[in-house]
Amino acid sequence: MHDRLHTDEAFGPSIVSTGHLPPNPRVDELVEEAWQRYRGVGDGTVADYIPALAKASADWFGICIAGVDGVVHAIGDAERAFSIQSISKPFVFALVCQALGGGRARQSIGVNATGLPFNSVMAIELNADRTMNPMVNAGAIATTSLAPGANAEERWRFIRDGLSHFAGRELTMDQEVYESEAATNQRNQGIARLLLAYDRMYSDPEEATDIYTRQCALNVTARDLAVMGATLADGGVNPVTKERVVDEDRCRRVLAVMATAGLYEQSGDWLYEVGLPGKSGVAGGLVTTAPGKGGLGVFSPPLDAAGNSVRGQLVTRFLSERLGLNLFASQPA
Ligand SMILES: NC(=O)CC[C@H](N)C(=O)O
Repeated sequence: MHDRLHTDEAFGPSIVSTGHLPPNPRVDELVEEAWQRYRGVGDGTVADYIPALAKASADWFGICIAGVDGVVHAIGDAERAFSIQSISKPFVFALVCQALGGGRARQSIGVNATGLPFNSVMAIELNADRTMNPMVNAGAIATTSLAPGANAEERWRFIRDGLSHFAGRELTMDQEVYESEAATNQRNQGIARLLLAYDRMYSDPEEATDIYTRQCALNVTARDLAVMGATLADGGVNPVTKERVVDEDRCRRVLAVMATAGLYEQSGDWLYEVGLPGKSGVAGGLVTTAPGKGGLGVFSPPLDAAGNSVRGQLVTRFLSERLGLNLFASQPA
């Protein structure tokens, strides 16, 4: 976790919101304040283990909040496309829970934290559940292997269409990012094979890894992430399109696993500072959900050592504080 998140910082009073997010002009002001406050932060490194991601500019920076009332507040590069990467994980888990039932999804994957990096092989070896959690690669590839469909094409369509419903628009894949990761993802292929050996892989491992790599290469914007996060906040109804994507009880399970492992081995620090379920991706996206209130999407490519966006974390902590969103704060009824 970025050092600055370990130090106390004065944010000013919070707008304690008990129902929906507070009136729009205040949220716009705070989004702008967050952007100004952190745009000069130069720490972190753009991911390059997937070669195509290294082309991103360290300066790209966008923030977007979507309320459960469907009102959207955005600033900076909020409409710039980037690959969703690991932020696909909670949404694919939601879709698989919806299709199979939360009980079966939990039994097949597990919901405990690994405390280890997202692509850890040790986590598989050390834990009897093997897959551990849908927020790390092992659990995510196993989740993808549970997607319904008669063949790979149908399973891929199930995932792409489902994620598109969360975003409220048709998402398309970044072919260059997909090919770049497909050529370099031997570690994920190894994880999938290892899970097969432990009976925790539910389709052909090569196929599951390929579909997982495709889902990670879907292009989104900070605005899409905010709407996707707001759909989880709104009990599964997309607040912009008004379409129900998944049932309410699936959302609360998804938010629980995000809280447990959404920022990998830094999830404890994150919950301590921000008090909300979040999920990061190596392209620099970060989604956060304030249940019953809304979703926040931040995009800024430089990452800390765990692979989480540095500015994304700083912005989210600031807005969680100022908007009074921390789930663990006692709020007036
Ligand atoms: N943390 C991430 O965003 C990782 C996603 C990436 N596609 C991988 O599997 O390595």
